[in-house]
Amino acid sequence: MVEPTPAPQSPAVDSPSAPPDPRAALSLRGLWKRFGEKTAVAGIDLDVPAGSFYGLVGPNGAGKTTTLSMATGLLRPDHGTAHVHGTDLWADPVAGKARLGVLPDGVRLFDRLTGAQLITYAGLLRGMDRDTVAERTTDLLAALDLTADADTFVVDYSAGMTKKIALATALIHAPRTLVLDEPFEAVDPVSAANIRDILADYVRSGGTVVVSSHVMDLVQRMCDHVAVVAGGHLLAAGTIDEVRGGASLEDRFVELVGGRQSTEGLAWLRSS
Ligand SMILES: Nc1ncnc2c1ncn2[C@@H]1O[C@H](COP(=O)(O)OP(=O)(O)OP(=O)(O)O)[C@@H](O)[C@H]1O
Repeated sequence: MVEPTPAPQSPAVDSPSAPPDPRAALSLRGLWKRFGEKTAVAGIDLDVPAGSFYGLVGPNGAGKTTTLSMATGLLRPDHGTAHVHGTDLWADPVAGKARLGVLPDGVRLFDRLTGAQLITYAGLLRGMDRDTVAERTTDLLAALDLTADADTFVVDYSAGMTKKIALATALIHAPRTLVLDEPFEAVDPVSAANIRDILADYVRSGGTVVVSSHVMDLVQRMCDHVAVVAGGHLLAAGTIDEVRGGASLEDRFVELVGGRQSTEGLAWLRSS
């Protein structure tokens, strides 16, 4: 049996990387993160073209959330850089973050605020004037079908409603680029369709969207570019057609990532 090659424990000092692309919405170079003995992200280089709808896919534990957290200023990389529209995010986080709207995975919200208060708070934090914030809060609540729950505390929201209110806080300042970690998880199909329309419209008007997702069919239909990560490495990246190479994205994903398990070991689960 061929043993998997052990992942390197630190980045090669002289690894040749192209310089960051200043025209890209996101340009990641040599991103690297370890948690103790675990290397979560092992040197990812990725350019997200401005104006693209970019999907990031990978199996559980692949390093998607860690990569997106480092790319958006939420988690400091051990090595590597993240440029947002030409700005080095970790060197100038205020300028970099001003261009980003982020829907993080699993980060706590101020859930003792109502939905309307939480969006308002996000807008004011971004330095927007009260009238614009009020107007956009109303628009966002309506677009995400949350108007009836505007005055409910976020702690009392369902998982899908929480996802939608977090998305609203990422949109309020009309950023140039949106980075959304699993935006459709727990969201009902009608709301998901509304969110897809909002995002498609945003890309048509020149915005850039990066979404992580496990749903290949959704990524294939919605995105124009995709990157596949596994084990902290980038396995493929490009337009959807380049990456899937004539197959479905799902088949190509399984081929790249491997790991289909036999169910023989669960014989005890069969009822007869
Ligand atoms: N704070 C942490 N401390 C220790 N290990 C971590 C931490 N965050 C992530 N990891 C580990 O790093 C690896 C990558 O995790 P990450 O959350 O980035 O994966 P993911 O691709 O987003 O997974 P999923 O699709 O399941 O959400 C996993 O093995 C995870 O256990």
